[in-house]
Amino acid sequence: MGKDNVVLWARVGLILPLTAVGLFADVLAMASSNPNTTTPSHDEQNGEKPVTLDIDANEPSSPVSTSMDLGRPDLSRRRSVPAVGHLSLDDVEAVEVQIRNLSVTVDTSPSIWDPATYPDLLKTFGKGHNGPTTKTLLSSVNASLKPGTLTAILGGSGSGKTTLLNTVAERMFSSRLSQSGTTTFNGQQGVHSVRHAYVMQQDILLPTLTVRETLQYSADLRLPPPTTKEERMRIVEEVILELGLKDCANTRIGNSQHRGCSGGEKRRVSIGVQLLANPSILFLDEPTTGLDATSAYQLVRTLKALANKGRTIITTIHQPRSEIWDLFDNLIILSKGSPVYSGTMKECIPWFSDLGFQLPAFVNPAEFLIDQAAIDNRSPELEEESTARVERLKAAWTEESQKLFSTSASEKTAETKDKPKRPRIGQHANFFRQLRVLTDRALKVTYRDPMGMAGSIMEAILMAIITGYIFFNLSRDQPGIRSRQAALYISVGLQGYLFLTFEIFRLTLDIPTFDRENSEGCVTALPFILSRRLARLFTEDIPVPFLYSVIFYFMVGFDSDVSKFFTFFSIILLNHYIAVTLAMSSVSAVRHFPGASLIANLAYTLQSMACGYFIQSNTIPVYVRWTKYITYTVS
Ligand SMILES: Nc1ncnc2c1ncn2[C@@H]1O[C@H](COP(=O)(O)OP(=O)(O)OP(=O)(O)O)[C@@H](O)[C@H]1O
Repeated sequence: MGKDNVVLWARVGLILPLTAVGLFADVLAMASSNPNTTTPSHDEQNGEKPVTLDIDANEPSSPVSTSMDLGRPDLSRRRSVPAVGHLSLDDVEAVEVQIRNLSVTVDTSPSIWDPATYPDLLKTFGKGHNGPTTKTLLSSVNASLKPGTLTAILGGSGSGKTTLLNTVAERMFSSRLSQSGTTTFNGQQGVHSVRHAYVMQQDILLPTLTVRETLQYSADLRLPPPTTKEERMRIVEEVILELGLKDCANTRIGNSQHRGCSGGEKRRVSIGVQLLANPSILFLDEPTTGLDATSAYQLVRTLKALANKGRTIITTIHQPRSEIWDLFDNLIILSKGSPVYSGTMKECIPWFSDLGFQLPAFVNPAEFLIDQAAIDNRSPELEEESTARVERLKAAWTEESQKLFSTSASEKTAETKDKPKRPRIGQHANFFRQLRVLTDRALKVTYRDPMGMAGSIMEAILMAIITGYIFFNLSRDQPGIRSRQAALYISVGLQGYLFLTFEIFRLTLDIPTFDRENSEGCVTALPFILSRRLARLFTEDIPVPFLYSVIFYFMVGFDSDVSKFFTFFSIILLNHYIAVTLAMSSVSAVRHFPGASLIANLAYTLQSMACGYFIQSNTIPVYVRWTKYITYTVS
C-alpha cells in the first residue's frame, strides 16, 4: 500500500468514528430537543408489567357501533381492564375529572434565557431590576366532568381555552409558568394515572399513506405483543367503523399537491390514531378549525358518540353552530382566563338569563355567550361598558362556584380513602419492533414518492456528469496533478453538500410525525434514525454515491484500479452518511428548514475552511488549528 493510500485510509478511519459520534449525538439531541417529550408513566418507571384492554376471549366480539349513537352512555358496556383476550374500544375505564381553583401565571419579566424578551431586556439594561412581572393566564377555574360527557371550553380569542386544556392535559412546558390548584382524575392527581390521549390542532399525518395504513402502523407501534397481529387489524377496522372512515379507508391522506382525504376525514384519522390507545379521557384542541359547517357538525357528533361509550371528552372550540351546541354536556366559558360559567349545558342559558343576559330569539347561544364574555375594545366607551359587564359576570360566577365547588372535609377524606387502583398504562413497542415497523413505513413512503427517489438519483448522475465534464480526462503533468486535487475536493464537497440540503428539507417534513409519536411515547430517536437509512439503503444510500463515483471517477480519468476506485467510492459513501448525520443534527437543533439549513451551512463552511484548501493551516491562529483534524471534507 502506497503512502497516499495509508493517508487516505487513515482519513477513512477518522471519518468512521466521527459518523458514529455524530449518530450518537443525533440520538441524544433528538431525544432531548423534542419539545413535547413526555416522561415515562409511573408504571413504566416502576417496571410494572402492563396489560392491554381485554375482555374474555370466548365472549363473542362486541357489536361495533357504526352509527352515531347519541343516546345516554350505556354504562353496562363499560368494563375495567381484566385478563387476556380481545381488544375492544367498548372497554373504557370511567374517569371523572375534578378541576379545583386552577390558576396559571407566567413570568413575563425580561430574561436572558428567553430571546423573545431581549428587546425588553435591552430597555431595562442598567436601570436596575424591577422584580418579576407576571401575567395571569388562568384564574380559579373549577369544573366537575363526569365520565361519558362531552365538555366544550368556550371563549373569545386569547381567553385561555388552549391554556386550560393544556394545563389539565399536563402539556404546559415552561419554567416561567407557575400553577396552583388541583386537577384530579378519579381522585388522583396526574393525568398519567389514567389512559388519556390528546388530539392536536394540526393533522400530523404522512400524506402518502392510506387511512387504513396510517391507523395500522399506529396500532403496530402502540399495541405491542401480547396483542396479536389479528387483534391489531381488528381494532383498526373497529376504529374505521367507529369514526365513519369506511368509505375513505383506502384513500391516501394527501396534501396540497396531491388531493386525498377531506379536511374532516383527516381530523377523524387524527382522532382515530389517538383512539387506538383506547383513552378514557380524550383532549382535543380546536378540532373543528378549518372544517366547513357540516364536517364540523359530523365531527362533534362523532365525539359525542365516543363520549357515550363512557369516555370523558374535553375540547376547545371556536364558534360552534347551534346544532353543535346541543351536543355538549358541559361548558366552561372563559373570559381573559377567568371562568364566567362552568357547568352543564342545560343550566347555562338560565344562569345568564338570571343575570339579565337574555338569549335573543334565533341567535346561536354559543355566539351570544362568547360575545357577552368578550371585551370590546373598538372604542374607549365600548371597552368600559364591556369590561364592566365581564367583571359582573366573573364576580357572579366566583360567588356561585364557591357554593358549587367547595370540597367539604368529608368529601376530602372520602377522596383520599377511596383512591381507586391506578389503571396500568399500555407499554409501547420495543426497539426492534419500532425499527421494523418504522422501516416498513419509511419504505412505503419512499416508494410512493417516485419523484423524490428519482430526484436524488438524477441529482447524483447530473452532478457527476457536470463535474466530470469540467475535470474531463485530466492529464498526468504538473497542472493535471493540481486539477486532480481540485477534482477530489469538488467530488467530496459538492456531492455531500447537495445531499445535506436535500436531506434537511425531507427531515423537516418528517420530523413533526416523529415529534408527535415521540411525545406519545411510541417512537424513540434511534429506531427513527436507523429506519430512515435502512429503508433508503438500496434506493438511495448505496446507489447515489455509487452512480456518482462510477461516472465521475472514470470521466476524470483516475487510475483504472479496482482498489483505488473502491477507496474513492468508500469516501463518497462515508461523505454521504456524514451529510445525513449533519442534516439530522441540524434538524434536531432547529425544527424548521431555514434554521436547520443555516446551522448545517455554518458547520459545512467551517469544515470546508478547516480542510486546508482555502487557507494554509499554519496561517490560522494556533487555538483553531486543530479543526483540520476533524474536517470530513477530505483534501
Ligand atoms: N407561555 C406563555 N407565555 C406568555 N403568555 C402566554 C403563554 N401561553 C399563553 N399565553 C397567553 O395567554 C392568553 C391565552 O392564550 P390561549 O392560547 O390559551 O388562548 P385561546 O383562548 O386558546 O386563544 P385562540 O382561540 O385565539 O387560540 C394569550 O394572551 C396568550 O398570549
